[in-house]
This record gives sequence, structure tokens and C-alpha cells, in this order.
Amino acid sequence: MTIFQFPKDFQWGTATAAYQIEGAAAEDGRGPSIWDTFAKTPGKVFNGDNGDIACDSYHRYEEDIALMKQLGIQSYRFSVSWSRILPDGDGEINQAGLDYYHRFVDKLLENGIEPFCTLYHWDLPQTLQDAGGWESDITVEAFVKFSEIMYREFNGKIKSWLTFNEPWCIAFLSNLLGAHAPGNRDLQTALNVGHGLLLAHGKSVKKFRELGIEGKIGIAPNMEWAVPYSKSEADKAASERHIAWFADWFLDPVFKGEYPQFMVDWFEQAGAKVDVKPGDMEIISQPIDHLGINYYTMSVDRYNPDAGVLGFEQIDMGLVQTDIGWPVESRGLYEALHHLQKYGNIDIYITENGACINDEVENGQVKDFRRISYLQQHIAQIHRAITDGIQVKGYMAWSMMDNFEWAEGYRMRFGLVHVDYRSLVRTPKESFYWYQNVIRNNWLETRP
Ligand SMILES: CCOCCOc1ccc(-c2cn(C[C@@H]3NC[C@@H](O)[C@H]3O)nn2)cc1
Repeated sequence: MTIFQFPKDFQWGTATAAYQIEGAAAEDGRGPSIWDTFAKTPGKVFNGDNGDIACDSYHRYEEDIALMKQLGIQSYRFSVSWSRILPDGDGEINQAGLDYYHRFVDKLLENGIEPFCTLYHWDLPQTLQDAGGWESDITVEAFVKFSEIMYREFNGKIKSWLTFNEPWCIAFLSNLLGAHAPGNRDLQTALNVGHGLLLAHGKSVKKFRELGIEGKIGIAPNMEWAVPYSKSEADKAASERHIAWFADWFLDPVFKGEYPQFMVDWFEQAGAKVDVKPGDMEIISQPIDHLGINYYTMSVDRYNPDAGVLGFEQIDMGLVQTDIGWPVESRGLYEALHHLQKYGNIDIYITENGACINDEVENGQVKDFRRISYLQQHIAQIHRAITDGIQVKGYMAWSMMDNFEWAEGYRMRFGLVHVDYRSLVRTPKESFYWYQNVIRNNWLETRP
């Protein structure tokens, strides 16, 4: 047996997001978001599933926090439903929305759990999408106002903040590939959205500093690691484009104040170009305190000029896959963490990592041993990176509970806790008890 001891101040946690767990979609003044609209558009979400009820965590958060306490986590990553706070995205504050998050955050603090808050996890108020979405300054300024309300309201209670979850999904998955809300399929739109959210990020970080808010702030890109299918230069360049598409496209502006030129050139030959105005990059590159990284899988890429805008296809190498079809290869997390070192040795939190394993309850148990194997491999790679001197400060398993997995609806289960969507009964899985042990020991045991 091998023991991987983690640093004494390492933070173990779990993560969720508002639209995926809360439900109460039209309760206490909450306004519609683009995901309310998208989910109710026929054909967009598996089985026509939506977030009207989800896990009903809006009403059951005390039960959920009791499970977090039982699990023993030190921090819990959640997101705020913007349209609960500002139902029209701007204008009138909905006090009932603020009151909910105060009750929720107070209950976390009462239980010794640090709230780790993501301001934007994809649920843009529909009124702002109607006004141009992230391509419009209206939305950028409304986000700064929303974030200022949250900073002022929760200053001293919430000390760990993230502006945006997975910019790649917001810009490209949702506006080039059309798979997520609002479902556009246009490269120029995707680049405009990416630039808009980066401006909103920079302006919000600036506001955070101006207000003298206590705590730390950052952003949480998702990364996919990629390696070339062959030794050819074309395949090597394809895998480099893949990695940069998810990470460098957003992190170069944040850390270096410029887009990666090889990607600017690639998009230009595809017919699209970011309209960078004077001062934009200075705003975007406000210094941040920490980086959230979401990692799930890696890819073997082959150059194919006919395979979409980025010109690469992902080759199935016969690796074990999770039930959502993502290859399991934990080495990619280690490589991704080393890739990030070019931005400096910033504090990093793995703000999402987990496996879609769709086991159900049998005789009161969920024997999700494949999820345990996935988590063990990935946590071991984090220990390896820390041993190399990389400042990984925490790990938040995705997800605390099964929830609404966007276009996949409720069929895909990522939780440490099983949710019966008819009864809403929660059942801790075997991975819950395994993770409880890792947290209690602050070490990982691997069997030979
Ligand atoms: C190379 C092109 O590939 C086409 C498919 O592209 C993707 C990529 C990534 C995802 C994806 C989904 N999740 C899980 C969520 N993260 C946030 C949280 O809300 C979880 O529900 N992470 N990444 C989906 C589709």
C-alpha cells in the first residue's frame, strides 16, 4: 500500500451549481435564465429535462449541508443564480433572493464549511440575452453591478470568489458548437462572447479591489489535455490548438494581457477576429489571487481540416471511459497543471473533477467503485504535482450530488450522493464514504 500525505492546510471540498441543483425556478421572485429557456426548447435537453425542480436544494439545503458536514469537507463550491438576485438581470434587487443565499451561507459557516462562491455558472438572466448577451456592454456592465451587490452583501462571510465557470463552455460550447444555452453556432459570436466575459471578469476583479473586499478572487477555466496521435507536425499542432482553445485562449489575456497569437491567426483564417478596443486587455489582465481548474479527461488528436473549426479529430484509443463516454486518463491532470506554470506559480484549486458513473441504488447502497478508482487516480496525480512544487491548494469533487447535467439532463450522474429525482431522497454512495476517509486522514491510500 502507498500513502500520499497531503499538506496540512489542503482544502477538501465538493462542488455544485445553482441551476443544476436548486430547483424553485420561479419561486420567491427568481426570473428566467437562458437555461430555463433552452431546457424548454424541444430537442435541446435529453428527455426534455429542465431545472424546475432539480434536486430541490433551494428547500433542502439544510439536509444537503448536513451531508457535507458528515462528509467532512472544509469548503463547498456553489454558484449564485443571478436571476434570483436581479430577476431582470439588472435594476430591482430581489431581497428574497439575497435572503436565501444569506440563510445558505450562514448554515455553511455554522457547520465550519468555507463557502467558495462562483458568481457566473452559465445561468444568464434571459432579459440580458435578449439585450445581446455577452456580446453586449449591457450584459458586461450588468455583471459588474451583480457582482458588486454580492461583494458588498457577503463581504466577510464569503472569502473565496470565482467570477466565471468554464469560459470555454460559455463561449464555444454554447455559441460555436450550439450544445449549451443559448445554442448559437457561429465562430464570430463565440469570440465576441469570450471577449465580453473576459471584460466582465476584469471589471469585476477591479471592483472587488476598489471595494476592499476581504478574501481572494479568480476564474475557473476547464482544461482538456491533449496529445498528438502521431509524431507529425500537423498532429502536434492540432493537440496544441486543442489545449489552447480551452485554456490559453482565456488565460493568456488574464495573465499576459494578450490573446495567444497562433490561435488569433488560426481563427482569422477561419474568418473571425476579436474586436479588441483600446484599454480592453489592461482591464482583462487585472491580477487575480487564485485559479480554479476543472479537469475531466484528455484526448488523442489527429489533424483533420474537415473536422470543425479547430481542425482536429479525437481518436478513440480504447481507454476506459466513464458513462458519459469520456476517456479516463489522470495523467492529463498532471500535465495540465505543469502547463499552467507558464503563468507563474499561482495558487490553484481543482474546482471540478469527477466521473459520470450511472450506478443506481440497490438495497440501500450505490456501489460506484469505478468512481472511487477515477477519484483515486486523479487525486494521486495532484499529489504528484504538489511534490513537484505546484501550488495546488484544494480539490473539489464534482459533484456533491447527482444533478441536472445540462444537455444530458438527469441521465448522467456525477454525484458522491445519489438523488432519486421522484422522491428527492439522497443516498450517499460508496465513493462518499471513501472520500470521507481521504478527508479524515488527509491522505490517499492506494493499493498495489
Ligand atoms: C473538443 C470538443 O468537445 C465537444 C464536447 O464538449 C464538451 C466539453 C466539456 C464538457 C463538460 C461538461 N462538464 C461537466 C460540467 N462542468 C461544469 C459543471 O456544471 C458540470 O456539469 N465539464 N465539461 C461538455 C462538452
